[in-house]
Amino acid sequence: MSPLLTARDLTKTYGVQPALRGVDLDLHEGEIVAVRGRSGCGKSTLLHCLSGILAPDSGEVRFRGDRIDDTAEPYRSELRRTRFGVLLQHGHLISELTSAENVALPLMLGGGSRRAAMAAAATWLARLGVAEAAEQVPGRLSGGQSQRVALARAMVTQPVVLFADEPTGALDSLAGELVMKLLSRVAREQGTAVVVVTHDATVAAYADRELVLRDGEVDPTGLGVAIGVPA
Ligand SMILES: Nc1ncnc2c1ncn2[C@@H]1O[C@H](COP(=O)(O)OP(=O)(O)OP(=O)(O)O)[C@@H](O)[C@H]1O
Repeated sequence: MSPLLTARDLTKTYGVQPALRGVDLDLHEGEIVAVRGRSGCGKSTLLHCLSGILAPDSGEVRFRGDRIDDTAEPYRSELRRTRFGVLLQHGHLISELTSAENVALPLMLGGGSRRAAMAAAATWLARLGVAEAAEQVPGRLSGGQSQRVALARAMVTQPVVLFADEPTGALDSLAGELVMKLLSRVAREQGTAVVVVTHDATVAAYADRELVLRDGEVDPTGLGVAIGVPA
């Protein structure tokens, strides 16, 4: 089976600071890949290049065989709205909207009716065990509830790829583990491929495999995450 998403020889430099140096990745349908490595090794930069948020300086990113890195931003935004889902460390829910409205929003932005979008939101909130949060605004939710609502919002469009950047980084270990458990369960049920950036070995344990970065390069030894190994 050909990969869903491929990256070839990606490089990205901020000013004089190289963040990615020749990174390759193949992501297959339904696969969960954890991107690990020490702080500053280029994990978020890779996620941003793969999801089309950022254009690499060189190399290419393909989705279902078609290049996306050299397409115009409106095309990449559309791709993120329809095919990709994004989950960040703090969820970034809209504070003025209820949880249900937050989850319904991507469907309404895609032209769906409010009624259908709110029904889908209710289903997803229940599926992630936060039905009771539906009418609450984000300020009234715990960190773990917020992340589950944010996960519902990322999954409501049934993305082909979910990009998650430290999705449990702001949570205690129990809440973090629950979010990861739910994320991997719903991704597997939907056949969604996941790229998850994490420092945390417990989070990485939910992945099928790890990609370890070290100073912007793929570390074939995987030692770039080991304690005591100089970066
Ligand atoms: N917008 C930017 N401008 C300048 N330098 C940047 C920018 N974003 C990232 N960098 C630098 O690029 C390198 C890689 O950053 P990146 O955020 O991708 O690493 P990371 O592995 O995700 O780090 P962390 O685990 O701390 O989030 C770092 O040296 C960082 O300081």
